[in-house]
Amino acid sequence: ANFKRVACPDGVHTATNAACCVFHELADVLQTQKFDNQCAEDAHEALRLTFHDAIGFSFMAGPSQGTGADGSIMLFEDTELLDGANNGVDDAIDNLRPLLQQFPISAGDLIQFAGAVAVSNCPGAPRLQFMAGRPNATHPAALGLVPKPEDPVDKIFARMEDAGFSPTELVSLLASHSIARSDTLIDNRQAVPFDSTPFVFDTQVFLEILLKGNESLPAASGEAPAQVPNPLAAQGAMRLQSDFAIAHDPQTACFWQFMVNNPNAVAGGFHDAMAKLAVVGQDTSKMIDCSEAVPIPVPAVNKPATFPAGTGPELLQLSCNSPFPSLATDPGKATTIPECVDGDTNLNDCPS
Ligand code: HEM
Ligand SMILES: [Ca+2]
Ligand SMILES: [Ca+2]
Ligand SMILES: [Mn+2]
Repeated sequence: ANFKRVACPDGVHTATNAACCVFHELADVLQTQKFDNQCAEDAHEALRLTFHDAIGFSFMAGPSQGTGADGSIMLFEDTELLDGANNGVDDAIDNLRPLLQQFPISAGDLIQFAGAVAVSNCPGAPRLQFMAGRPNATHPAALGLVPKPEDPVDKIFARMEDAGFSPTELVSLLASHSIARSDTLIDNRQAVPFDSTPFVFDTQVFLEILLKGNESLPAASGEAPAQVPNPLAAQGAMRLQSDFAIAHDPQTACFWQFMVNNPNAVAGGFHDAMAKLAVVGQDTSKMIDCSEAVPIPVPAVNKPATFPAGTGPELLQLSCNSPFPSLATDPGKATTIPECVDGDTNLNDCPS
């Protein structure tokens, strides 16, 4: 083994490869100036951006349609944001773009590295791999390559397959929706959470999507017609139609169910699928492993999955007949979903 580390020009860091020095510096700047070391809104949006850049790739149509994790969504923002599936990713682009002036790196490297650093702030998340060396995109991705929540599930599976991902790898990637909130789908509402713990990378999203919803609530575009159960709806939660369909599709239902209360499978699957996502369309033989620059994640909360207060096993709607784990129910009449990472329940009071 080679234990020799090089001193970085900033006089602060050392690295196994001089090419990684810039990412050690960038990690510090991201954490102090962009994410505040938190698994909050800006971290969530940075993670989402990794997907929307990388998925602009098609084995069938070839590189003219996009070269994957190449920074195209930032470099050709005006074109790619014409695709409605990219609604809202401008926040992450605006937040990160100034760093291209500050660091000699490509847009693709910036996006994937920022996503990996962001995830390290989320309790329960794995430490993601980071490979450096994506060339800048020379053209935008074609419109229509990013899955939409209202797409039929077979169309979503086909789209993912065309970028190199199996249906179960997609399930692994959807652990991301455990730290996710929608700003665009419901009129006049922001930060509508997909699970009851939007600041914790846990298995709650896999459980909560299996709870029978209130079918009488009118659904927004892309929201599942069978919405979340009332105790979660009262807290303003929602579920994507695509997440609901994937949870119940014969190809994925058993794997989805297997994720419930299985944090190791969720974190391991997410780690591996994100490692693939981060290099879609890229020649990894020309890249340098700078994973060492990704911060070690904050410790997990280690709380088992629970039925949110006001729900329970009677609401389970299962499409796989493997045995379901026995889980406790949180005490109380209704759950409380924090709106800020510090636990505050008023979005206006969140630390900025
Ligand atoms: C079938 C595939 C997917 C669909 C249809 C989908 C759709 C969506 C939608 C509609 C939103 C809400 C955006 C908004 O209104 O602000 C969202 C949020 C999010 N998605 Fe996905 N998504 C998919 C896969 C993924 C994957 C693979 C990742 C992994 C990186 C991901 C990460 C996120 C994150 C982190 C958010 C939360 C952003 C925030 O809280 O601001 N999604 N997704
Ligand atoms: Ca791209
Ligand atoms: Ca969560
Ligand atoms: Mn958001």
